[in-house]
Amino acid sequence: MDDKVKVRVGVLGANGKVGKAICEAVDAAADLELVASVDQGDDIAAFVNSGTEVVVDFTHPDVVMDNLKFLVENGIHAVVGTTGFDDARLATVTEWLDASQGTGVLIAPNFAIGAVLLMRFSEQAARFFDSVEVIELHHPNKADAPSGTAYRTAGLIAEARAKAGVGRSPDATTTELEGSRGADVDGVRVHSIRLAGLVAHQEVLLGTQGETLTIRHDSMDRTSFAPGVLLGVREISKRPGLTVGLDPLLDL
Ligand SMILES: NC(=O)C1=CN([C@@H]2O[C@H](COP(=O)(O)OP(=O)(O)OC[C@H]3O[C@@H](n4cnc5c(N)ncnc54)[C@H](OP(=O)(O)O)[C@@H]3O)[C@@H](O)[C@H]2O)C=CC1
Ligand SMILES: O=C(O)C1=N[C@H](C(=O)O)C[C@H](O)C1
Repeated sequence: MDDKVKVRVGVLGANGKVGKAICEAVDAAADLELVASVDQGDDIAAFVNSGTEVVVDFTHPDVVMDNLKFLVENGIHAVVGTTGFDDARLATVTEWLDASQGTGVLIAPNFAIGAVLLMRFSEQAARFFDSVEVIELHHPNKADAPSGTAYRTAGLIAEARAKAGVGRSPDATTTELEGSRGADVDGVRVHSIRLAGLVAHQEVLLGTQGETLTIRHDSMDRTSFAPGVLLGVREISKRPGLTVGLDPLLDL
């Protein structure tokens, strides 16, 4: 393929666990060119100097907003896997994008196709069951709890149940050791496991009279995030403004 038509891609967090997998995937893609890799201590201006068109960010919730501000101000599209986005952060990013000239930002809590489908299936199932709880299981080096995926899943479940007029899951607990019932995310209980040997896993447990349904997804390694990220890289320039989640890019 002619070099001129390759999308010029940069990676932020390039030495990290996911960043490394993304650099390899970009290198292996005939239509993409890795033109800048930035990690802790490097100068983010490298993206401007190298003419980067799209930056992929897998860094840390504490730094991702500064990164995004810089990218939007410089008209560079962004595909963001870093977690930590609540409604307030998303609103801030939208404000920045409103003032930009057609820059696109995709923020997705999980780029693995199976995890995207898990979120969709959970949303669809949520109104049919009295009870629903989420368990997310990750490697012990993860900084945030609950995971971005669990946070988003619980939000989607809560929204679907509210729309259908389904109340909170029944729970007679009156005495508890703090934390034993997990975190309350929009009225949905979310439990976080951190265990050596794991990568990224999630279960959504639903129950009603005489039956339960368990929906589970497992990322066995970090290459699972690459196809979704590359899809975002190829599509984001056609989607000015903020896109949340991979769903619209998959026609879901
Ligand atoms: N959406 C998705 O599909 C997925 C999202 N994630 C999320 O992505 C993020 C990263 O995960 P992971 O790769 O496991 O984490 P790692 O800690 O392995 O990698 C993060 C990398 O970013 C670097 N870094 C930190 N601050 C900066 C900065 N200001 N500029 C440039 N680089 C920086 C870190 O350097 P140092 O170590 O020196 O601080 C590190 O090399 C997390 O929020 C995680 O939850 C993870 C998997 C999938
Ligand atoms: O930190 C991780 O590893 C992951 N983070 C994302 C999250 O918080 O949901 C996505 C995936 O679960 C892996």
